[in-house]
Amino acid sequence: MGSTTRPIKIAIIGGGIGGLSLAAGLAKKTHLDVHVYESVPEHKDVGAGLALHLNAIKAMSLIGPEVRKAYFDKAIAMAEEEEQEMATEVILAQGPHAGELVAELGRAKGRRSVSRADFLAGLLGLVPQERVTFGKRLARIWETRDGEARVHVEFRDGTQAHVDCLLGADGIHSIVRSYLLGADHPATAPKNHDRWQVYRTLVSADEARKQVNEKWTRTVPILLGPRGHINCIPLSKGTRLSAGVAVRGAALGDGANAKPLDPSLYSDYTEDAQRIVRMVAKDTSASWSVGDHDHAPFYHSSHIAMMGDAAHASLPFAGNGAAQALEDAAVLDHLFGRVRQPWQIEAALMAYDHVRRPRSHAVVDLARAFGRVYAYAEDGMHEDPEKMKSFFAAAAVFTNEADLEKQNDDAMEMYESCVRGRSRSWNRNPATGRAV
Ligand SMILES: Cc1cc2nc3c(=O)[nH]c(=O)nc-3n(C[C@H](O)[C@H](O)[C@H](O)COP(=O)(O)OP(=O)(O)OC[C@H]3O[C@@H](n4cnc5c(N)ncnc54)[C@H](O)[C@@H]3O)c2cc1C
Repeated sequence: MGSTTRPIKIAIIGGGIGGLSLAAGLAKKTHLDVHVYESVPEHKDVGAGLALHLNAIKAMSLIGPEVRKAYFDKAIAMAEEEEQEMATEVILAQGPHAGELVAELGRAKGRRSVSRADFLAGLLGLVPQERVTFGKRLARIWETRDGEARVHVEFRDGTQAHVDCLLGADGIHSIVRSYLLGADHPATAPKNHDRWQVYRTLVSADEARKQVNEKWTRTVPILLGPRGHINCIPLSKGTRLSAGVAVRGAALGDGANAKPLDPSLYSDYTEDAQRIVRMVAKDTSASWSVGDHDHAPFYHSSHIAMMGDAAHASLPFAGNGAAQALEDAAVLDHLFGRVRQPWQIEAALMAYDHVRRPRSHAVVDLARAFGRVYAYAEDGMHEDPEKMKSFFAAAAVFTNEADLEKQNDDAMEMYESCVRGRSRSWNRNPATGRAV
């Protein structure tokens, strides 16, 4: 438990939304020496978009106003009119209640979406250039107890880094997760329990208006039914439309290996929904299967932790995966503001695990439940739209309206209590993942 005045060395593996937002916060703290290692040579624009909910915005504000600004500088109003009020409208598209609106999620004035590539560029601009290295793919991790650095990493190019703390923000196929849980642990690899296959197309709004009811090019509908739910997101001030169909229980495949979307299976859906399906089915270029993580029994061990999709990848249906990565970053940023000595790292990671694991696991479960509800697979719910309305209302309160200041405070309280009891053993019970 020696003392030191040198900066604490932290390596973040992965420069996605989680890794870069955390680095933006940690790089401001002069008692820390943080470096991000990202595997790709550069982030490419693949046309992917994100719509962040209120909890994501709150988490960014907690890390710093400049992080929130990076988002708002890059995010573009979904609608043609900047201040138009908009919500994600969840509507039944099949069955006796077809056409009924069951939820309006995230209603807000001037609702925005952001190109993932633009948002990453904004976050990157907040991290000093010399603290990020692209083209570094983590290949190996090991730990030692003697000497200054405790955690060692080797990249695929053979170079190494030696640090006090390793934070894995390396996405759904995380090497850090595999190291922490073990490659053979049942929760290590992502799974697609419900066999979800997603089909998507990106078209100009002018083209979309020729093919589908033009009202769906101005709103954010999710049209539900048992053989897939359909959604549309206007992008870039209403000039482009992203439309997709997600099918549960599908034959799985990616890209050219995917089974084509068959519009004839949707003949009992509303006419509007069928027209969107036909438009999506024309584009055979973008289809993939999606998965999530079974719950990890712990997010940290000693001086290593995982965050974001590496820790709790979820199905995309609750629209909260990036938000959860940002919540992780907000808590870690808050805790590392206090860490002055290497021996305090474990207390910080334990406190992070303690507050973030239950909530992020609940979001993974919720995203699965969204999928079942969207597919009419949740017992009797589609027959009772009132039950559906209550489900969505409760989910929105849980995800979007969470008290994130309290989450940070709870983590800090646990950290302080661990540090005060510095003589206690910080071993973890391997069965429960909890500190003992
Ligand atoms: C179709 C779809 C739509 C979505 N829509 C939304 C939405 O609207 N709102 C929302 O909140 N969330 C949404 N999500 C979820 C969101 O995209 C993710 O939860 C979020 O990107 C997770 O961020 P991350 O930084 O943890 O991981 P990632 O974004 O996956 O970043 C991980 C980074 O690590 C790098 N990396 C991987 N392996 C290594 C290695 N070995 N060495 C070094 N670097 C490595 C990768 O190149 C990558 O840059 C959506 C997801 C999908 C699939």
